Amino acid sequence: MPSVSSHNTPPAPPLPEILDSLVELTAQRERRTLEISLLTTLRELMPDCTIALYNCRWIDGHPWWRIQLDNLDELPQQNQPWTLPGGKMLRILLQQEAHQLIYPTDTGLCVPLYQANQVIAVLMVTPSADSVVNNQLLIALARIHENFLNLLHASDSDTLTGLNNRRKFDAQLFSLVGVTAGRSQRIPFLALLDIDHFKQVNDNYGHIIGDEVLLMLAQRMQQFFGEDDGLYRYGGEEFAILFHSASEEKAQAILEGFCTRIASQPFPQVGQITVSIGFTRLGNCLVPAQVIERADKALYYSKTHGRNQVNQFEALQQLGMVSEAEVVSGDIDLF
Ligand SMILES: Nc1nc2c(ncn2[C@@H]2O[C@H](COP(=O)(O)OP(=O)(O)OP(=O)(O)O)[C@@H](O)[C@H]2O)c(=O)[nH]1
Repeated sequence: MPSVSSHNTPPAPPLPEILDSLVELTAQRERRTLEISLLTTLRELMPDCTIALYNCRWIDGHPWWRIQLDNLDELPQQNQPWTLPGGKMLRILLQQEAHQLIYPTDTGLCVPLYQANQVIAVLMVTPSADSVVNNQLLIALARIHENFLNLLHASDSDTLTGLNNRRKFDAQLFSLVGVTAGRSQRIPFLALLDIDHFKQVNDNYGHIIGDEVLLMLAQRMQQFFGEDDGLYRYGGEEFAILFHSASEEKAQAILEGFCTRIASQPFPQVGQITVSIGFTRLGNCLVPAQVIERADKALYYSKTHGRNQVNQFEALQQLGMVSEAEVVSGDIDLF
């Protein structure tokens, strides 16, 4: 088993090599590419080691984990099942073990990465038979990765609700619109959701209770939608959902289910809250502004036809209830 002390530390790679790796690592702006860059760097600097990255998510105080990236000789793994770790790993994640930067395991070493004092990822390093790990280098790169993850999280999150913010939404929509053609059986959709008569909540109960409602709605969205669905605070009392579904009917049913759930579970102090939703499918030839405009028209229709309901742009269009804005020379003519 490798040592966690600094004895037998192998010589560090040349400084220019490390600096090049850091430049590469810190150029990333997406969590996934940041992770791939970290593992690529570690593999280059520690060629005798097998390195895996596990991500952690916390549900009701329990840490679930799943392998995120394996030895980079293989394709990065995505959407592996979440499992509950056991034994020593569970104690490390729950921070019941003495708080250390690096831990010996049965096969090698593990380095937990933290966000807001919770473990969010774990690097597992397994050296080959008689190789020695440069612990100092491993810890330093893990900490740089952790710092960047935290920066990324802060720049992508809405401070009130904790959902993704508008900046993240714009980036995600742009990348989704770009890759829809024939990649999956599941259809991508954008839904825009707006709280009904929210001004009355502020007027009747005050802005602080209004904020509380926004926070609780965001939590109910997180509980209802899947972990792979993108949830965003789009603006004031408006939210966006980027999700996939097998059909338009199923997408409608999912969103109606959420509408019903919100209307049927009163909010503390303010009672019943309802939401209106408009959604659209992400077509191959659409640009982000067109997609948003379609969802927004469907939302406006829901608002002006009784609220507390879900409408899809394409269905309304077929019925002649809404029409597309004209596209002039590649720009959207909104009026
Ligand atoms: N508490 C709180 N209120 C906000 C926030 N952002 C926007 N609002 C309020 O949201 C309200 C939106 O009001 P309107 O656009 O008139 O819409 P509405 O009352 O929800 O009515 P409909 O959308 O037509 O159903 C305004 O009173 C804003 O002040 C926020 O961050 N916190």
